[in-house]
Amino acid sequence: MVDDIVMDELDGSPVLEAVLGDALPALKKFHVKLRQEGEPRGIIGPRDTNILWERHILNSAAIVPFVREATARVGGKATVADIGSGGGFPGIVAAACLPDHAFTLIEPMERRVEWLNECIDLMGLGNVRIIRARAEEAIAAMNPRKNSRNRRGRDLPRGARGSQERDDRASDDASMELSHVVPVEALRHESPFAVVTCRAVAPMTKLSGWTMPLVRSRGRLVALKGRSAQAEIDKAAKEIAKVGGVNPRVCDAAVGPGLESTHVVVVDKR
Ligand SMILES: C[S@@+](CC[C@H](N)C(=O)[O-])C[C@H]1O[C@@H](n2cnc3c(N)ncnc32)[C@H](O)[C@@H]1O
Repeated sequence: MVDDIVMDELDGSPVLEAVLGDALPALKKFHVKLRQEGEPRGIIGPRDTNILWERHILNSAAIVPFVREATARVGGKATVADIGSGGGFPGIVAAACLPDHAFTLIEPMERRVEWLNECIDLMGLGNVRIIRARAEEAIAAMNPRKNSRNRRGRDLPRGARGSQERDDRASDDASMELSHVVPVEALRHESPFAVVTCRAVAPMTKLSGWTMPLVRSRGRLVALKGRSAQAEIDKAAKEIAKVGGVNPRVCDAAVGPGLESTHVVVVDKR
């Protein structure tokens, strides 16, 4: 437990209301939980406790205008998949800010899935579900025909073989009784997402293959990235094109008045 005296630099700041608006009450609950349980549960680092608003919550919220623009452009159902959500960044934060969007958090680690499930309950989010899987498994589930060789169990990531391992995971989830978790197989009957988001999951060379196959035609990848963003997309040009990505670009993303902006990599799907 973190001592109650530890404050966050932005506690009580008008910046929070200005950026987060109606999502602020739910995100205050999330902030308290992060402050009290985040470090002992391995969700945040020890030096993050008093800068949670800026480093994690406002930083995640910086993707919101990009997601809104992308779903408006593509039309239809505003569906968003957040890959490697970890403690809920950016997925939980963006879902609180965009209650009219349907979020799917794709995260393989059991203890992080438990955390995410608790956060959804605590914050009263009605627009979020969790799939405990790696991105490669989600892709295989969503494109069963493209992965027809999978039937023989070849070329699939470990854990995506419809084998005993899958059954074990399903029963793990059942025993955890996590009410917001759905099996990865649910994706078999669904269309790709309008938008895929992520932060701090992998370099673009790898990330393009883990995300773009989950994006529908004319949809977008919106990835929070550090200073290396441009170098990453330059290096990954071939990989991005191979999975139907076009016009990869780095955009400056405002975090809040008076705060340093961040970078977002945006890639359109052909
Ligand atoms: C460094 S953490 C970042 C977590 C969170 N996005 C954040 O910014 O705080 C990377 C996360 O990606 C998840 N991850 C790793 N490989 C993955 C994969 N192949 N598919 C989906 N998630 C993955 C890990 O379990 C972990 O939660």
